[in-house]
Amino acid sequence: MSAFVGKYADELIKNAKYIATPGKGILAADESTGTIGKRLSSINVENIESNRQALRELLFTAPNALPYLSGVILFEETLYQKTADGKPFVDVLLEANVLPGIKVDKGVVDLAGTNGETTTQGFDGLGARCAAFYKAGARFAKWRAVLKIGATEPSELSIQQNAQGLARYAIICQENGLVPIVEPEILTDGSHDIKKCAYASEMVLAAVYKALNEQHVLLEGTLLKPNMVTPGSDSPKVTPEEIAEYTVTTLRRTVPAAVPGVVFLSGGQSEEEATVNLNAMNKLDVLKPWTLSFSFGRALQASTLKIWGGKKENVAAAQANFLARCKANSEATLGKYGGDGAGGLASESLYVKGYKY
Ligand SMILES: O=P(O)(O)OC[C@H]1O[C@](O)(COP(=O)(O)O)[C@@H](O)[C@@H]1O
Repeated sequence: MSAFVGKYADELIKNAKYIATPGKGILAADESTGTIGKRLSSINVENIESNRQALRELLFTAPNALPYLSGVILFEETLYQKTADGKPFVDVLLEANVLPGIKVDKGVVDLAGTNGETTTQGFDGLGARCAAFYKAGARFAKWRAVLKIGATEPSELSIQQNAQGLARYAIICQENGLVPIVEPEILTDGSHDIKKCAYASEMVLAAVYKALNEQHVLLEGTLLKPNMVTPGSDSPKVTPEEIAEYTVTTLRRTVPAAVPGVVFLSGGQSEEEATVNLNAMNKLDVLKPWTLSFSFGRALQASTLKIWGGKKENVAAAQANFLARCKANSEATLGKYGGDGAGGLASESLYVKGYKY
């Protein structure tokens, strides 16, 4: 099985490695218009372009926060937006050595004949869209596949369809100069124990890497965005050490050493939980050939969003809070987080049962 080596190979390898720099991680600010609408409505702010722009400007211009980030994932609208002073967001990020990324999937649709399992859409014109996004400054992409745990789920059909889809997306990105973030998210909904999540995660990741190999994806120029291995949301919680042990074991069994970085999604964990779990993984004394970092959406934004509340006078306080979360997660990528960001808003659960994005 040989990897595809197109004209962008060296650049893909360089950018993937840079994104995986220890001490840095990704801010996932790529909520589609519908998803960001839910976040904005939670603070009674209307889902209109100017409010979406204001939230993203708050995040991207937060003083001293960008050095803790190597990438920001954007939604298409945001890729072309500017600060209130007229500076393109892409330039704000690039000047701070933060690579702009772009969500290229178009959400999920039901897989017929399954118990609510899904596959991800967005292949129409994907190559041309990737080329245009590269021109606009994007250097990496994201595509989210969603799987679930149930009595008979994830089904073989859903595992295969989502693995093939992620691999097809990944190679199209690489042909067009974008580092693909491969995101097979297994939802936390359910009353299963951590062992069942580990088993499902192992099956899914093994299928994903088989498909990536088969489609000649250059693994050195990719990143993985998985769920952490945890008990279901209706089950008793376990310690961060247990989560770390199960998650790292699962990754060691399935993710090739050629992959430079694993950037976790937060999946409804509280901000503090996500940080502490990441920290515990990086403290584990076993061989980890990849960087373990973050690509959090909710766990980097939830408390900041609340503090902001859509009001200009709260921007500075919200930005200071965002900086604190970025710094805490940066420390967690090094296994050096001391827990000083705990308490208050950061400990509030972000889980919503049966949440539809
Ligand atoms: O449904 P959408 O709009 O694609 O959003 C899904 C969100 O989930 C993520 O993939 C992961 O986010 P969380 O860290 O909040 O789980 C984000 O990158 C993205 O914003």
